[in-house]
Amino acid sequence: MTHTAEIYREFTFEAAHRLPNVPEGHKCARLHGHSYRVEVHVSGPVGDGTGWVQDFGDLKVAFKPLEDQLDHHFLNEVVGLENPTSEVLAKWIWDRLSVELPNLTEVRVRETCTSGCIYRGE
Ligand SMILES: Nc1nc2c(c(=O)[nH]1)N=C([C@H](O)[C@H](O)COP(=O)(O)OP(=O)(O)OP(=O)(O)O)CN2
Ligand SMILES: [Zn+2]
Repeated sequence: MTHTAEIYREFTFEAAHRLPNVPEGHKCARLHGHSYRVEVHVSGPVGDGTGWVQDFGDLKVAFKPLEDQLDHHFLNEVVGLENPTSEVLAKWIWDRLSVELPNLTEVRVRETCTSGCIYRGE
């Protein structure tokens, strides 16, 4: 009997940003950078023949144009990321990936080892 599963792939990129709307004196108003980690999750039925939901390689192909726009860039200069919080970035990624990955269920953005955001398209 067919079962469903959720697969994911992790991507990393380095980028600089500053947060323009934080209160005066907030450290994140200053230019700084992160080693971002992004998880892309896709759910669906596990194919009888393939034994997979979708090729992990499809996720890599879908993310590549986004990585090209983000990696080693100043995020504030990217259209749509003028206020590049984790929350804004997660939705920015979702909006672009969901076109290529219709079964996208979750985008996780980790800004530091301890802080990040999960966006599920709502
Ligand atoms: N809800 C959000 N809060 C903050 C965001 C964000 O995107 N969404 N971003 C930042 C900054 O970008 C900051 O660089 C990361 O925050 P923080 O976890 O405070 O970083 P630190 O590693 O410096 O944490 P410390 O524990 O203070 O060392 C801020 N907030
Ligand atoms: Zn930051």
